[in-house]
Amino acid sequence: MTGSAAIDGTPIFSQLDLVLTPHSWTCLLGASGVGKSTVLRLFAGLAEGITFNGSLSKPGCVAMMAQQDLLMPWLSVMDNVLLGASLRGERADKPRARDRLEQVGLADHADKLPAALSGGQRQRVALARTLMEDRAVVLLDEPFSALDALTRAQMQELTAELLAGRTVLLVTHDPNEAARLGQTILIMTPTGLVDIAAPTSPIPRDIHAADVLRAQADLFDHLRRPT
Ligand SMILES: Nc1ncnc2c1ncn2[C@@H]1O[C@H](COP(=O)(O)OP(=O)(O)OP(=O)(O)O)[C@@H](O)[C@H]1O
Repeated sequence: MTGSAAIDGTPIFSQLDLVLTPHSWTCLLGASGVGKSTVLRLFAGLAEGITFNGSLSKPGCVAMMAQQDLLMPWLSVMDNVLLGASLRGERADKPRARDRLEQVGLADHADKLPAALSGGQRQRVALARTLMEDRAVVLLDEPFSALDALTRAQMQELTAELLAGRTVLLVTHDPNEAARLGQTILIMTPTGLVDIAAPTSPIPRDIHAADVLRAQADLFDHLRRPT
């Protein structure tokens, strides 16, 4: 993606130059409101209301997990996980959906409605739904933000395992998450992207690994003084 974007005539970003490395995780951080979700929406082709000037290679069919869980309130947890197949008129792969629910720790909640779940449980249903999809490109907008620290670490590891080999763009506010999962780490600022040296060890990296702690500290310093 190279170009600028505006919403309702208000500039969101200008001359952004973002290349996703295939088969690898790119983590995108940056201050609230800088335009990270707008970038994801453009890549996903959900650009309603956004005016984009520039060139954009759309990655084809993507899986996307938005910041809001977007669960259908009238569908059970299981049917929410099967929603993609249902909307495409495909056969429901219930064993795979049960596996995903088991993996996110919600096997016992399959028959409940979303209203009966906590915020973190709802976010894990949305994660399970995203991980149901078999897509080469996956866009994740703060997918672990509502989770407690331990569950967050477990879901990071699960997601890295299930999306191995995919091209992933992860928006996060968490420097530790970016240091664990990022193979490219970028900070979005009003004047463009800042490339932060990512650890080179395989992902998901150990939370306590020296290279993770170094990258996390480096990122935190850049977020404080992005220029
Ligand atoms: N529907 C909309 N109408 C008008 N302005 C919008 C709309 N959606 C987003 N914006 C504006 O676009 C800018 C970028 O929003 P975006 O959601 O992309 O930021 P973000 O970096 O993802 O923020 P956050 O980290 O808080 O999620 C913000 O200033 C926001 O106010």
